[in-house]
This record gives sequence, C-alpha cells and structure tokens, in this order.
Amino acid sequence: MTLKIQQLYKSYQRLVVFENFNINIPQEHITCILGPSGCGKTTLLNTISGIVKAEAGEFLGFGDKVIGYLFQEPRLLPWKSVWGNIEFVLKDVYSKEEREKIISQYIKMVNLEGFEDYYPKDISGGMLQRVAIARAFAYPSDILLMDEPFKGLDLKIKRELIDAFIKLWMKDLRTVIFVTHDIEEAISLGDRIYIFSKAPVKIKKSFEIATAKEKRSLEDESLIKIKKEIHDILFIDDLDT
Ligand SMILES: Nc1ncnc2c1ncn2[C@@H]1O[C@H](COP(=O)(O)OP(=O)(O)OP(=O)(O)O)[C@@H](O)[C@H]1O
Repeated sequence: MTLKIQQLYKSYQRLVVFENFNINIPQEHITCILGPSGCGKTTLLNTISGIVKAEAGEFLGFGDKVIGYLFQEPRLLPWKSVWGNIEFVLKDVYSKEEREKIISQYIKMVNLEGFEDYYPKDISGGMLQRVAIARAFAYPSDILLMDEPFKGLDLKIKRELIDAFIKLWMKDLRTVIFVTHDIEEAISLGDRIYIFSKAPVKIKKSFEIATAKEKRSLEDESLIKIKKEIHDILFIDDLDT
C-alpha cells in the first residue's frame, strides 16, 4: 500500500510552505526528495514525524507506523561507546540476548567490527555517521526519515556510506524518505525521486528508477539522462520560478 499525504497545509507566520499539497510515498522503497534550499523538505519530514504540527492535512497509512529519524549530524551520545549508542535505542525493544545479536550484526554491516568499544570522540566523521545509520536501521521502525545524512562528508566516505546504506536497506526493505541536495545520492538510492519547487511547494516532477540499487552505476546512460534532467529542473528552471 502507498502512504499518502493529502491537502497538507503548513505555514510559518506569513510564509506558506505547503498549501493543498499531495504526495504519495511507496512502502518498502526509498523515496528521495530534492528541491531548492528552504523550500520545505525538512518541514515535510517534521510534519510526518510529528515534530512540527501541520495546520491541515491527512496522513493516510501513517497512523500505526513507527517512525525513525536520521539527522545530518550523527547525534551520538558522547559518553557511550559505539556499541552503547546502538544499544541505548534498543533497550526497551529487545531482550539482552536479542540486542547482542542485532548490534553485532549491524556493526558488521557497516564495517565497524573492532570499534565497538570506541567512544565518539575517538572515531572519524564518516565512522560516526556509519554508527548513526546502523543505529537508525537497527531500531525496528516502519518508516525511516533521513535528512541529508551524508551532507558535508567527502566523496569517498559518502560512497562508502551509500554502499553501507544499500546493504542495510536490502535486509528488510524499510520505507525510507530521504532528503538530499545531492543528485547523485538520489540517483544511487532512490526508487522514486521527487523534485520540489520553492515554497509553497509543488512537485515539479517525479522519476522512477527500476534498476536494483546494488547494480546501479552512475555511468549508465539512463541514469546520466535522469541526472541531467534533474539538474536542469533544479538549476535552470529555478531561475524563473
Ligand atoms: N520554526 C520555524 N519558524 C519560522 N520559519 C521556519 C521555521 N522552520 C523553517 N522555517 C522556514 O520555512 C522554510 C522551509 O524550511 P525547511 O527547513 O523545511 O526547508 P528545507 O527545504 O529543508 O531547507 P534546506 O534545503 O536549506 O535544508 C524556510 O524558509 C525556513 O526558513
């Protein structure tokens, strides 16, 4: 079943971010959202998670769903180790034995074996974000909201994180809504990609990518074509909208 948001209205004082806004989110897929800075991408995630209250709108299919949120900064607890940070969010969900199994499994999937006892201050930015991603997936949410989780990381680290992300996602095909400014990231991860306009947000265009994520190459002609089209919508169309 597809999750649907209908007739969303959200404003901040006089700024109307969403008005009669509709969007469909396919379950068990990754939906990427691209759009100009400040258009309302984070606001959409925040209305879905309930951090921000929509003034109007129906959220169909979201009612009984457990929502996880991965932010741009890893937000690890500095006083807990890599292991402890993942364990912390699983404490009330799984028994001790289950937790041990799950944590070691996820640590392995993001290639952090051997770093279980390290503290956040002793590992690199890319490793911190790998812990955060492992923690986000280890928590049994139905929908995972991700707000530019790879922003500011260098290209090689970003590629490693994308690969780790795909591996984690394939394990249970979580429903993911992924906000990014990076077209290549969207093309690497998205099953569906929405391009938002400036506020009040309209969906300018959506793309579907059918190729399995683990088999995608950014050199594929079809992906190069989509990349160019997205680029033109974002950076050329926007000059006059
Ligand atoms: N709490 C708030 N109070 C007032 N205005 C806000 C608030 N939160 C966001 N805004 C404004 O609403 C608009 C949408 O913000 P939002 O953070 O959702 O955009 P975004 O698309 O995620 O931006 P970016 O791409 O820069 O992260 C922006 O103009 C922002 O300044």
